[in-house]
Order: sequence, then C-alpha cells, then structure tokens
Amino acid sequence: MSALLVRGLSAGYGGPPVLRSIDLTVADGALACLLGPSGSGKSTLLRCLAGLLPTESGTVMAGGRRLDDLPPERRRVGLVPQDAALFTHLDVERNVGYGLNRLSRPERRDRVAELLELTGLTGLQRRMPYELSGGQQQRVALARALAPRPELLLLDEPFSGLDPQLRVELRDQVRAVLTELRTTALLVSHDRDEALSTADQVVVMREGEIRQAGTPVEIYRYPADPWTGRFVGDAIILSGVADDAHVRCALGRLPAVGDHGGPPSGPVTVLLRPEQLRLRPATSAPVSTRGPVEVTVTAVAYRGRDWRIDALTDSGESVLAWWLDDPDAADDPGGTSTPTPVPGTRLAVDVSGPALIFAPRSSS
Ligand SMILES: Nc1ncnc2c1ncn2[C@@H]1O[C@H](COP(=O)(O)OP(=O)(O)OP(=O)(O)O)[C@@H](O)[C@H]1O
Repeated sequence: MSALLVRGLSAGYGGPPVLRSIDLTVADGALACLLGPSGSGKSTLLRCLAGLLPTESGTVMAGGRRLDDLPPERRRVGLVPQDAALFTHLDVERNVGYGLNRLSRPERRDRVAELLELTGLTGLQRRMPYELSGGQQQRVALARALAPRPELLLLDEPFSGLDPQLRVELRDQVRAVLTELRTTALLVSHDRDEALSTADQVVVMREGEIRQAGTPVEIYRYPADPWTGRFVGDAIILSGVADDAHVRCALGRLPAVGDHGGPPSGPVTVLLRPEQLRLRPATSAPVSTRGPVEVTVTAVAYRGRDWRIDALTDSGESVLAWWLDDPDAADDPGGTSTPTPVPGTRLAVDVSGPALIFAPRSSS
C-alpha cells in the first residue's frame, strides 16, 4: 500500500496557482526529500498536506484515507517546522505530550517517556525550551510531532539553523527514528547532499511542479533534464553531436546514454559528472594515437580531500574535475610527485563512463 498518494494537486494563495497539478507517491514507511530552489513551492506543498492551506483541486490520500477534505487535527499528519516552534511556557514533557490529551495520564506519561528515549532526551523532561540547545529543541519538536503516531510526518528544513556537525548527527538520528517507527515522512531541504544521503526518494521541484522523483542514485545518475542534473550535483554541460550511441563533444567521442529510451541523434546537450574526468599532466604519454584531449586550467580551489579544478577546453567550453590532494606534492615541490595544477597548466583528460545526452528541447 502506498502511504502517501497525491494526485493532480493545485493550490495557491489567491493569485495564480503556486502548485500546479502535483502527482506524488511515497511508499509506506519511506523518507522522501523535497528538493528545489527557493520559491519552488516546497513549503506550500507541506502546508497543503498538513491542511493549513486549502487545495484548489486534486486529492491527497495517506494510509488509505482521503485527507484533503479533513481538518488539520483529523489528518494524523505531524509537522516539524524549521524553527521548532515549541510552546515556550511548557516544559519538554508537556511539549511532547501536548497532542496526547485523549490518553489517560499514565498512558501519556509512558508515551512521552518512550519518545524522549527514542530522541535521546531522557532526563530533560523538566527543562523549559529556553534551557535547550538548538539541536535539543529540534528533537523535542520531532518527539512532539511523533507522539500521536502520525500517519505522515512533514519536516520543513528542521536542520537548517544548526552547525554542520550537529546537522549531520541530528539528521542521522531522525533517519534512525523514522526507520524504527516505520513512519512515512516528507523532508524539505535545500541541501542536495543531505537529500541524496538521507532520503529513500528524492523529489525535485521547480516553479510549482515536480520535475523528477526517484531514488537518489536514479536522480543523480539519470536526471530528467540538464537543469535537474545541475541542481542535484556538480555537472559539466557541453554541446555535442550524437550518433550511433556515441556523442562527439569537446572532450572527444564518448559513449552516450540518452534520455527517455533510445539516444537522440544530431545536436544534443551533453552532461558529465566531474568525477568522470581523470586529469593528468599533458606531457604524459598519449593514450591513443590521436593524442588525448587537453584542457587549460583556469582556477583551482582547495577542498580538503581534493582540489576543485576549473578548466577550459580548446573550443572554450567550461569543464570541472576533482584532483586528489597529494600531501607529498606540497612538501616536495620539484620532486617526483605530480604537482597540483595551477591556473594556466595544460592537462590531458580521460573520461570514464557514458555521457548523458539530452535532445535540445530538454529544459536547460
Ligand atoms: N503566505 C503567502 N502568500 C502569498 N504567496 C506566498 C505565501 N507563501 C508563499 N508564497 C509564494 O508561493 C511561492 C512558493 O513559496 P514556498 O514558500 O512554498 O517556496 P519554498 O520552495 O518552500 O521556498 P523556500 O525554500 O525559500 O522556503 C513563492 O512564490 C512565494 O512567494
């Protein structure tokens, strides 16, 4: 059974619809991540699902029940907002137990204790919100939203105000809690790495529409169009000419995979990921009799584990690659190690794996 089924949902704020005919299916117990630029309609979609904004058309089903004609309190949808929004006059225990007034007092106490343990908050029940760190406040908000056993949990950028390390820790904790409870959840994020590493399903939104939904691997490896490809990861976009399952472009003749079935022939847009490019000094022995394609480095940026190398092909197109950091190269300038490239260096490029090609009509 699908836990969340949205069909033809349109909604807005009185003007032209902000969401246009949204179709979305999230499997029972799965975590889907809504990823999209600012203003693409992610929060608006959450508001519709929570019942805080009426839908103009379409249906929403969760756990086999139709939600769109129910008031928010009868939907069994939990919401964790960006700023936790705890009740400032209630302590942790009362915040978490807020939606449990149908339970007897002992039942409520047990349920709150269970949630506090699950979210790592045991011992903090008497603290007031102002006595908690940002991460603890978010965990209280999560516990409060989960306490009434929602059919669907909505998380609206709950980690955005936290420092990077805490963000990763809390994200992993939330993921573990959701897996343990088998709660279907929709998480809004701006962060593509967070979406790819956390979600079972990534849903890419743009201008009120869903551009693509799929597993993180599908979305990254086979984006529906060049725009989505660039949005979910670093990408090299080139022009090319496709023929016979190959494409000829500024990086040579490459095996190609087309969008939607068979590869197109003729002029195409080519998408490669930077990790498909292997760079080496241009003076190395050529790999083919015609010699390798060469590029000229335009900028380098240190990223810790590697260097980001921006370069231009001889036809003037931009490419991007990673150069693994070699500490010996820094300690031993002029030695046997390959020095890290600097702007102006000529490098030879080998490409591994297929290029993705898109017909010119594909959204850029
Ligand atoms: N209360 C409102 N009244 C009128 N228009 C609104 C309202 N809230 C949002 N909008 C508009 O709806 C569109 C989608 O906004 P929404 O907040 O859903 O985007 P988002 O993808 O969540 O953005 P962000 O990532 O910046 O939070 C935007 O054009 C925004 O200006």
